[in-house]
Formats: sequence, C-alpha cells, structure tokens
Amino acid sequence: MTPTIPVDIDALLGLIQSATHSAVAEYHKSGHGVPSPDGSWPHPLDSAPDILALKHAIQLLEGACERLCTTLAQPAHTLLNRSMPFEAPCMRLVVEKKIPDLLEGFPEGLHIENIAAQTSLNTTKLRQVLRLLATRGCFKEVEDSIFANNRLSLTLLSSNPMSAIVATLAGENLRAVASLPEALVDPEYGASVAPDKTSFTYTVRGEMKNASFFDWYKTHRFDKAMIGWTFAAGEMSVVHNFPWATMPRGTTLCDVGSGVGTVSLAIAKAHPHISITLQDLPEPLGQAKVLWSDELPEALDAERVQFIPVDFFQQAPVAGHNLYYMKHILHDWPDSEAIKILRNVTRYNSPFFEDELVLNHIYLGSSSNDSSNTVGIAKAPAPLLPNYGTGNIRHYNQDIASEVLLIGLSSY
Ligand SMILES: C[S@@+](CC[C@H](N)C(=O)[O-])C[C@H]1O[C@@H](n2cnc3c(N)ncnc32)[C@H](O)[C@@H]1O
Repeated sequence: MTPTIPVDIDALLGLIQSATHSAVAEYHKSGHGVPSPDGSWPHPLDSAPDILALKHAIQLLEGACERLCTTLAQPAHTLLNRSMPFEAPCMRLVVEKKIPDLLEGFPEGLHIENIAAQTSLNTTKLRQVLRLLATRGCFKEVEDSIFANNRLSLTLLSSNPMSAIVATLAGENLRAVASLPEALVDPEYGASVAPDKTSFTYTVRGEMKNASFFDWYKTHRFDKAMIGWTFAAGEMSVVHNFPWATMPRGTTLCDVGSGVGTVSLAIAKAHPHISITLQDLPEPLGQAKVLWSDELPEALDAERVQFIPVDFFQQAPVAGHNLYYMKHILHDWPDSEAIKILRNVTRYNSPFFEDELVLNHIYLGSSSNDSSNTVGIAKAPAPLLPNYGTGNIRHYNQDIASEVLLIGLSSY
C-alpha cells in the first residue's frame, strides 16, 4: 500500500497568499480597487470577459482553500455541509420572483414583510430563504429582517442573462441530478445511452414521452440561459484571443449548433469584416433572428449574417466557409452521436479540412496524480489535486449535467 504523505499546510498557505495577491493586483490594475462584497454597484471587472490572470488566481485560491478546509475539518462536518445544496433552489426562487429587481433603488434595504407582500410569499418562509442566501453573501441583511442588494444579488437582476442560467441550473438541471440515483438503477434508463432515456427525461416522462432534452426545450426557456453561461464561464475569450483581426475581409464563419449565436454576435460586433452563418434547428434560429435584429440590425441589413436551419445528425452544414465553430455541442452527446456530427461537419471538407474547425469544448483531467490523461490540461501545483480540485469544479459539474440531460460524456 502506498504510504499517505501528509498535506503540506505551509505550501497551501503559500498558494493562498500568492493567488490572493495576484487577484488583488488585477483589481488594482483596473483602477477601481478591490470590490466590496456588500457594494451596491457592480465592479467594472464583474462583467469583463477576458481577465485570464484573475481567473487563474481564483482557480488556485478556491482549490487551495477547499483543500485546506477539507484537511483540517472533521469529515462529518464537511459531508453534512455538502449534502445540503439548498442554496440553489433558494436562488431560483428569488430569480423567479424577481427579488433583486424589487430591491433596486433601495440601498438601505426593504423589510421582509414588504418583500413578501410584493411577491405574494409567506413572510417567515421568505425570510428563511433570504437569510440563507445572505449568509452565503448573496443579498445583505442590513438590519434584522431588512434585506438589500449587494454585488452577488445584483448579478441576478432579470436584465442580466445570469438570472436565466441560475433558473435553469437550479431548476430542471438540479431536478435531473436529484433523480440520478433512481434513474441509474431503473432497468430502462440506467444503462441507456439514448438521448431520450436520461435522468432528465426520467423526470419529465409523465409530461413528454420519448422526448430528448432538446425536444423539451423547444417549448421551454434555454437560449437566454446559454447567453448567461457563455458570459459567466468566460467563453467570450475566443472573441479577443483568436486572430480575427489578421483575417481578410469577407472571411466566413459557420457557427454550427449556434443557438442564438452569443459568441458569433460578439465576433460580428468586434470584427465586422467577418461574415457569419448561424445553423441550428428552426426554433432556436427564430430566437437568434430576434436577438440579432435587436442587437446588430446593420449586420442583417448588410447580409453579414445568415440563419440557415440544419439538423446536424442528418445534414452537413453549408459548404465553403473558412471556419466552422462549435461550442457546447460535442460533449452534449454520446460518442456515437458526436461522431455523426463530426462526419457531417467535415463532409464537404475532406480529406481533413482545408478550412478550420474550431471547437470550444471542455477537457477533464483525472484527480489522480498517477493519471497520464492530461491532454490539454495544465497540472495544478502540489499540494493541490492535480486537476485543481474545487478550483475546477464547474467543469466536473458540467460533465454531470451533460450526462443527466443528454448522456453526453465529456470526460474520458
Ligand atoms: C448546448 S446548446 C449550445 C448553443 C451554442 N453553441 C452556445 O454555446 O451557446 C446546443 C445547441 O445544439 C442545438 N441542437 C440540438 N440538436 C440539434 C440538431 N439535431 N441539429 C442542429 N442543432 C441542434 C440546440 O438547439 C442548441 O442550440
């Protein structure tokens, strides 16, 4: 048996200190200083897409803080806390009841009775919800039972697409994950790799039989949630870190499975010499047209953007574009389906691509030091877990979400 080596606490403290200094330096660079968690205005960096140094510092900090606490706390304490993810449905409630919107313009806060009356909710129960959230730093309890917005709750205003992703993750996603233990032992669903037999479709089987997640979403919210995710997860960095500026006028980009085309829209705004084709199923493309007409009508007028339906399992995307871009597509599907999509995308471009295929995809490393599986992944400094542990947890949660919603498996 391999002997257990104690975690080097001083090394963890050193990582926490250096990561903290790096994060603080990024805020000072912005000229606005370090944000206050109780601030009544967003910090200018809160919506900035491209601060890779800040992201890296936070990844280290979260990984190191959690490793330190898990090392020093009694296991039962850690496990009790982790078994109660109750904050998520509480966030969903405040988003759906638009409580951050209601508190706008009241930096001194509103009394819980006032908030409850305006939302038709029970005062005592709502206070429990807001107090739990305030205890995690989302909303500020200014005085006993008086709540105001702060930096986190301001990000949940209905005008911010983050509110849509919170509602989706804490709504149908959480419901699907919660049914994982039942779905995985169900004889019909447990071993299935069919997109209409997932933990998610298990939860909606009374409502829609044999429907996949995307069938269900044709009639439910989703695209606004993808906008929120794209911004929050830092996926806009492709807009600024890809050599668009050096590409000739008239370069064509085909966004396959575009949804409303959040990233493409940002590319079209920042690099008007790139022409864009969005391809998706007809319903999301309808929503895309609405969004683009509002946000960038000149691109529609100048025919710099086209909306062309495709079923990427049955058809190839339009031929002859210089770049084909896919974000959050392949990991939605089991390998057999992902291969069909890739075959179709490369159909007119074989042997393999004179043109470029750009994949915005997640790679997940093992949490073991012995793993040789490190493709595309930087290894975290010891004594962090090699995959950064909690510093990278969103990707592992996303992997579970892909599985419960669609049987997509992004890990290998
Ligand atoms: C996770 S979303 C990603 C959307 C977008 N690329 C983004 O990252 O915001 C997956 C997209 O695949 C689209 N999709 C699902 N099945 C499809 C199919 N058979 N053909 C074309 N698009 C499909 C969905 O409508 C959805 O917009």
